Amino acid sequence: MTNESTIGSPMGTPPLLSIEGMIKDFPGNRALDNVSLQVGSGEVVAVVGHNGSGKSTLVKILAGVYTSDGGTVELSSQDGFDTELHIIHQDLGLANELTGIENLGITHYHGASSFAPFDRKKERAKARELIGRFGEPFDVDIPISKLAPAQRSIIGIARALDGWQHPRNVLILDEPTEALHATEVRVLFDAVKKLAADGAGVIFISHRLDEVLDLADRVVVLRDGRKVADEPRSDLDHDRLVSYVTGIPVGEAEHGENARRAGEVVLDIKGLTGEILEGVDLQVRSGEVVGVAGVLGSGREALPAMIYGSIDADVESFTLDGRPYLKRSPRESIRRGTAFVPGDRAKFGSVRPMTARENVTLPELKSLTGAGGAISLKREREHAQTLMQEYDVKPPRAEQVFAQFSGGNQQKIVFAKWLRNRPSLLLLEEPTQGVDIGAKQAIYDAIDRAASTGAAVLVCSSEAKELVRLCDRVLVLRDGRIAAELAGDELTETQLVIEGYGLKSEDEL
Ligand SMILES: Nc1ncnc2c1ncn2[C@@H]1O[C@H](COP(=O)(O)OP(=O)(O)OP(=O)(O)O)[C@@H](O)[C@H]1O
Repeated sequence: MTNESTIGSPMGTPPLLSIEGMIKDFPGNRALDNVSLQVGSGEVVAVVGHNGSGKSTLVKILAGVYTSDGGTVELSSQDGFDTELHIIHQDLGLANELTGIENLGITHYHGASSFAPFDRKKERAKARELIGRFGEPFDVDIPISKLAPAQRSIIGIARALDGWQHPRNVLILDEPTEALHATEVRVLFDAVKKLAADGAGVIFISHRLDEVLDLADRVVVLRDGRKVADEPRSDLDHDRLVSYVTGIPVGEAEHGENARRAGEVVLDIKGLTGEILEGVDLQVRSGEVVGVAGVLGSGREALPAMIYGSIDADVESFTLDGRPYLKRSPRESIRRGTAFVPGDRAKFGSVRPMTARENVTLPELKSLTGAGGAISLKREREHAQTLMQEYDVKPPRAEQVFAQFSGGNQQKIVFAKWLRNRPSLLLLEEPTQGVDIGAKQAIYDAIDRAASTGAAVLVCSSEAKELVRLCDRVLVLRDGRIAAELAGDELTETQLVIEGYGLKSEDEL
């Protein structure tokens, strides 16, 4: 399927970056198998592939994090300029305990020497200018662990674009848009297109095929460590790209009508107030999937954590399964049958040094203990193995250490872990962030199953398409309040965007 004739640099110049025959072996697993890839000046090359197809491994080799087991990497050196690689990693490579200003490295402009004291005002102004390219400025003086994932992403992107001196450098974006809202994505893409127009080469790694088709000039597809396609964007459409990624022709749409019936009220909140939220009323019934939409800063990000009890909030009343629940805490929420799958799953949803088996079975040890309270290893293994298959975790090795799975596969494991518990209330934040299309379907199916077996599900997501696919109704937050509730024929992607931004009609989109 590889179309070698299309590879190369536009304008007949040598590529800025040339990777030849790249090989990377992990014990028992070849993550990259003879992968070659060129990026020319002015070109945006997207690299796509399933979770575990080798995308991050390729980036880590380019970044010098891993040494390859074969192959070469060459950067151009022309007219006295040595092309540099600038990389925005999946996890953005940020230091969570440092502030936005410190992460942006701004102290080096304004008084990093003992003779020039820090000028906080200038630092702050510079930081706000950098992040201002991506929308509303936010607090740059607090540790970035306190920021929303989207805001942390903005810091990472702003940092990579700052200090960009030479037009013919190569920028590598490793799934940068996962935590960004559509508006920020647009700003980022405009910045990337401008860099390319000025002569940069760009490698863009993403699971979002629509974005790939929007941004890329050429698309390289990896499957199980091998390059299976390398084609100009003009030769591709969505379906063709999906079939390269999955290896199977995809005809069926992802939409599935749910024959669910809403039952008793499980979650009933009145007057939820805290952070940006002001007096939000919310009800979710058993068997119902309720979505929460809203642009960055609308209050959407904090809502599930407030319900779960990991962020403080005031309420007028709060009942769970018909009983008042005022002193909330994560421990008590779990005890009362609530599961929360956070957006930042790798950080909050897992124990990284443990195996996948230990992670998936962690919340359910009680049902796996045999006579005398000992954990039955055999049962735990069988159980974990079934879950790994059910959620299409690759490789399906229950004994592999969690941290050694690719990002998307880690998310499938965390998901499997929480849904396994049969929660009565399931709180989900960006449930398919960073997950490939195959796994996305597996997660959607699991959410449908959870609801049809009686769970009340609340899904907070920045993806309008996802909310339309999953939800019975969607609450749209704007400036901390519920601006609209959409259901039935009104629940469309366009309507979600109109309500999210407070626009009057489709013409204003
Ligand atoms: N440190 C490691 N030790 C062992 N195996 C690893 C390690 N890092 C990655 N792998 C394996 O290499 C393969 C490629 O993983 P990689 O992270 O490059 O995939 P990816 O395409 O970036 O996936 P995702 O989209 O989920 O991030 C996977 O099978 C993964 O389990």
